[in-house]
Amino acid sequence: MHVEVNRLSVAYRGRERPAVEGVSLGLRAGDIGVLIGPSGCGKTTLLRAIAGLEPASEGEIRISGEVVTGGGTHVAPEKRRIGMVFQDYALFPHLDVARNVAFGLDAWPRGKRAQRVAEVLELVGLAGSEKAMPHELSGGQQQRVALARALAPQPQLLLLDEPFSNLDVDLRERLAHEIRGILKAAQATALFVTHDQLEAFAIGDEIGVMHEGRLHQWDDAYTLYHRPATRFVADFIGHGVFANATLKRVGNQVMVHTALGPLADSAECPLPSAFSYGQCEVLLRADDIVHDDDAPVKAEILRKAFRGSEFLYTLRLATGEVLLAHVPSHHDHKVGEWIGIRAQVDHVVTFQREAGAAAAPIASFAA
Ligand SMILES: Nc1ncnc2c1ncn2[C@@H]1O[C@H](COP(=O)(O)OP(=O)(O)OP(=O)(O)O)[C@@H](O)[C@H]1O
Repeated sequence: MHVEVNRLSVAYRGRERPAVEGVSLGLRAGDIGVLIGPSGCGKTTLLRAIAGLEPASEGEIRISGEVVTGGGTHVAPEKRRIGMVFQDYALFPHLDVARNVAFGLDAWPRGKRAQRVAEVLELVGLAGSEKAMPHELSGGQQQRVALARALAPQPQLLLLDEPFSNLDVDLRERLAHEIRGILKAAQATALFVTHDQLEAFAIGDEIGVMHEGRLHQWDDAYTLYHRPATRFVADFIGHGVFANATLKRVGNQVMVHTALGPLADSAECPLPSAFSYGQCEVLLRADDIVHDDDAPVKAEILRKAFRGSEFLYTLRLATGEVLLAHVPSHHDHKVGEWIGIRAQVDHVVTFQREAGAAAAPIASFAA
C-alpha cells in the first residue's frame, strides 16, 4: 500500500472524545480515496493528521513505506511531499497563474520550472493561461489552477478537502469527473474529502464512510451500496429501509421470510443461529422493490417524489411496514392507490433487530 493508516486516533485538547478513533485504511499508488460522512465526523482531522498538521494520540501513518507519524516519529508537513487543495482556492491574488503554479518549484532549475508549469496547466485544461491573474478566472478555473499548483512538485500524495464546496452544483458535478480524469492522467495518489455522495461515487476508487470519528467501511462504491457493513453505512448511502425478516433453514439453504414473501437470492445470508430465533432485519433498497401489477403483494402509496426518470414512492404494506421503491416515472400512480410490488434482492444484508443500533459493525454476510 502506498498510504497506510493503522489504528490512528487524533484527540483535540479539552475534548472528551477523540475526533478520529482507531482508523485504519490503505490506499494503493495511483488510487483515489474519498472520505464521506456527516459534518463533524472527523474527515478533515484525518486529512490533517496525514498531512502532519495534527499529531496522532495513537496509531501510525506510513507513506511509501516510511513512517511519517507514530512510534515517536512526526515528520514535518513540508517534508512529507504532500500536495493540498482546499475549498477556498487560496491562490495568491497578486501573482499570475504561472507564478502561482510555480510556487512549490523553488528548488527546480529555471528552465524546467517553466516547462513543468506549462505541463500541469495543460493537464488541468488551462494551457496557455500563464499570464492570467486569478481574478480574471472563474471559480472552477481557479480551483483547477490550485490543483495544478498542488500537482506541480510531483507530490507523493495529494489531499483535497471539499475542493468544490464553493462552486455551484452543475459545475461541481462536471468538475468531479474532470478532476478524476486529471488525477488519473497525472498518476497521482489522492485522498479527497466531501460530504456529497454523488461526488464521492464519481471520483473515488475507494470510499470511506466515517461517523463520530470512526471509519465504518472502506470499500468501492458498489460494495458500500450493496454490502454495507454497518447500519450507519446502510442508512447514510442511498435510499432504503430495514424490514423485519426471519431466517429459516430449509435443507442446505437459508430462506429469508419477509412481509413481501421469501427473498430469492439468499446465498450470502448468515445462518439463522446468528440471530435470536432467526429474527433479524434486512436492508431493502428502493431499487430492490419492483412495481409489478401481477404481484400478489400490494402496497399503498403514502408519498411520491418525482426524480426525473423515476419516482421515489414511499409505500405501506397491509402489515403496516413501510418501504421505498424506485419506479419508472411513466408509472404515475396517485397517492392512496394500492400497487403490486415484489422484492428483487441481489444481496441479502442482515442486521440485528434492536432498533436504533447505529454504531457497532455487524459481520452480517459471508464475504
Ligand atoms: N482545532 C480543533 N479543536 C478542537 N476540536 C476540534 C478542532 N477541529 C475540529 N474539532 C472537532 O473535531 C471533530 C471532527 O471535526 P472535523 O473538522 O475533522 O470533522 P469533518 O468531518 O471534517 O466536519 P465538516 O464536514 O463539518 O468539515 C468535531 O467534533 C470538531 O468540533
